[in-house]
Formats: sequence, structure tokens, C-alpha cells
Amino acid sequence: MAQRLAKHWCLSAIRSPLQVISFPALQLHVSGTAMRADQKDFENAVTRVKLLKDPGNEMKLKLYALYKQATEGPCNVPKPGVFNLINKAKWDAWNALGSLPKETARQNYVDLVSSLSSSSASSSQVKPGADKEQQGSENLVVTSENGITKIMLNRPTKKNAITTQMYQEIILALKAASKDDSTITVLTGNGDYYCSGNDLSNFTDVLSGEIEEKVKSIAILLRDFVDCFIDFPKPLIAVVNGPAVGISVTLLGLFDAVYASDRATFHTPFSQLGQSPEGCSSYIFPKMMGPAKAKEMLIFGKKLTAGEACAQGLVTEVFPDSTFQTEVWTRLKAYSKLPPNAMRISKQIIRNMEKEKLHAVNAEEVSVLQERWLSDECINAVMNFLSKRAKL
Ligand SMILES: CCCCC/C=C/CC(=O)SCCNC(=O)CCNC(=O)[C@H](O)C(C)(C)COP(=O)(O)OP(=O)(O)OC[C@H]1O[C@@H](n2cnc3c(N)ncnc32)[C@H](O)[C@@H]1OP(=O)(O)O
Repeated sequence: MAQRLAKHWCLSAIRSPLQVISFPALQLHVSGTAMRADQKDFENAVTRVKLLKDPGNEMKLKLYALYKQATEGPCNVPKPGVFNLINKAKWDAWNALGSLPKETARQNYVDLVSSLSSSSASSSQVKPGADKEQQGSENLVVTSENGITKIMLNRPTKKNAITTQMYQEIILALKAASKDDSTITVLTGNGDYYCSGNDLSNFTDVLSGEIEEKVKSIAILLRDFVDCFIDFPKPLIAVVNGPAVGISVTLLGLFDAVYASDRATFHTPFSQLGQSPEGCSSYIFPKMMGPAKAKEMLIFGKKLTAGEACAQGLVTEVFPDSTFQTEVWTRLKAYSKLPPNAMRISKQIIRNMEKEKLHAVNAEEVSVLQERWLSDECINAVMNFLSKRAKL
């Protein structure tokens, strides 16, 4: 567990004195006089900072100083002793901001995080208009070729479970894909699974203290993630190469076509995990398959075969596993040659009727989940899985 936590730079293990600089990034005490939008931007930036790759000590100090200035105002604590290297470096950085107003510091913090996010995105994501394969990060491979941008979950040894870093990367990949030259966008998985859902070790932070702040940051990330799927402007297609679990199933209701191998299964074990539905499934699934079938999945965790999911309208078409990739990609290549504007406009007409409702549903689902994640039922289920006592 400690190794997993160490992956995030803000919690990283101590290797040099400056590397122990940590950020009170989630302890927000934002001024009540601030505009609501500013506060939300600032909170989002504070969350995004946790997901960035290590930006180096100099940048960490800048972020620290701006954060302190934005939340507490000018430096108001005594200067640490000369041998207290880390705290002195932090104090110097904060003190150097002088009487910079809180609002300006908040804005500068948001701008700095945006620039760090986009530079890390541009180094790991496909460039708009690219017409050849591009490497994404290790766990998410993004390629763009022949009018198709493919976003592939690439963590086969963990059944493509989605880490917080991957949620962030998928958001960036979708944003890039919405602007690139491709006509359609595809999400798929590498290996025998499509995706085993949320990586349950995302909750180890929640188990380790500062619970409410951590839960809040996960909730903001989930909401932004699902919002991206709601707003995605081009045809979005899921190529479900194997079993799908949790959030990878619920999101399918927001895709424009879902092609599945006959090896795929569809499982939403939310009650077993002490959780509740997300991805707008609490609204889309009952509309799509009728309340009775939706409740069997979302409340009782009934696992569907690909054939059953197709009969319920969750899957567009099922293919034999032996010919799945060939048949689906032949079909997708044909679709990618259709007039792009016509496809976008048709999608827009259909989506616009529901967009506001979907955003409201997403917000509500996330707010309910935020409470669920703090429940004994959820904490015990996650601990059981992580200690290998339980599997689905
Ligand atoms: C921003 C956050 C938003 C949060 C949004 C919330 C979403 C809700 C959900 O998505 S709920 C669904 C969560 N997923 C699960 O509960 C699945 C848990 N996994 C399993 O039950 C099983 O691993 C399996 C049924 C998917 C596959 O079983 P199998 O026996 O075939 O394989 P292993 O169990 O040996 O798995 C191989 C390794 O992969 C690790 N792993 C698999 N899934 C997850 C996961 N979801 N989270 C973390 N790790 C996962 C597994 O632990 C094995 O790792 P190891 O080799 O190191 O032991």
C-alpha cells in the first residue's frame, strides 16, 4: 500500500531534503468573499496538482507559496532556523510573495497548474491532427490513424483497472481527440479484460487519513471525468474486448455504439462494494432497459453476458471472439469515412436533448457516492479486496 501511495509525487518518499516538501493541497479554507467560479477553479487546480507528474522542487515551492498566499494571505509565521532547510525554503518562497493579494495568488496558482497540466498532456498525449501512432503514457496508449483516434487502457496485468492518473489521462485524451482530425474515437482495452473498473487502491488514501479531503478530490475527478463523456462531440465507440466491471460498464450508456466480444461480461457490483451507481447509469439504464432489468444490475449486481447486454440495449452488437477485432475494425474504418460534420451534428441533436439532465444526474450520483465512500460498508469492502480476502 505504501508503495502505491508513493507513486504520487506529493506524497513521495523522502530522497533529498527538498523532496519532503508536501502541499496542504486538500486543506481548503477558501475565502468566503471569493466568487464561486474562482473558488471552484481553485479547488479543481488543487485537485489536479495531486495528479501531475513530479514538477521538480522549484515548481513545488512556487505552488506551495501561491497556495499559502491564496488561502492565508502574506507570510505570517516566524522564519525557521538556518538548519531547518526544508521549512526555510518553503518560508522563503511564501515570504517572497510579499503582500500579493489572495485573489491574485489564487489566479496565479490556477494558471500555473493549467500550464503544468497542459505541458504534461502534450508530452504524453496524441497531438491534434496526428496521422500516425503516438505513444501515450504507459497505462494509456493513444493512437490516431486513418480518421480514428484509439484510446487503449493498457494495464493488462491489473485487468485495466483505472488509477487516478489514468482518469486524468483519459480526460486529456478525450479533450485532445475532440479537437484532432479524427472522425471517430474509440475506447478499448489491452489484454483479456476490457476494464475491471475503478482501481480499488485509489481508495488507499481514503483509508490512510485526511479522509474527507481525499474523498472530495476523488469526487471532483469523477465528476470531471464523466462530464467529459457527456460533452464529447464526436461519435464515441466502445470496443469491449473482454469482461467489463463497474465504471467501465456504466459509462457505456454515454457511448454512441458499443461492440462486444462474446467473451465480454458486464458487471456492476456496487452494493457488494458498499457503493452506488455512477456514469449517469441511474438515469440511462432504467430508460434503456426498463427499471426491472436496470435494478437487477445496479442494485443486485447481476452480471450480464454479452448477449444479454445486447438484448437490454447496452451493447450494439456482439461478435465471436475469434473474429471480433477484424470484424469490428473493418466496420469502424468504414464509419470513419462518413462525413464527419454530419455525424457530429446528428450526435449533437440527440445529446443536446438530454445534456443538462445528464450533467445534473452526474452531479447527484457523485454527491451520493461521496457519502458512500466514507461508509463502513464501502471501507470494509475495499479493505477486503486489497487484503486479498475478497474478489467479485
Ligand atoms: C476517481 C475515482 C472514481 C471512482 C469511481 C467508482 C467506480 C466504481 C467501480 O468501478 S466499482 C468496480 C471496482 N472493481 C472491482 O471491484 C473489481 C475488483 N477485481 C476483481 O474482483 C478481480 O480482480 C477480477 C474479477 C476483475 C479479475 O479476477 P481474476 O482472478 O481474473 O484476476 P486477479 O484478481 O488475479 O487480478 C489480477 C490483478 O489485477 C488486480 N486488479 C484487478 N482489478 C482491480 C481493481 N479494480 N482494482 C485494483 N486492482 C485490481 C488484482 O488485484 C490482481 O493484482 P495482483 O496480481 O497484484 O494480485
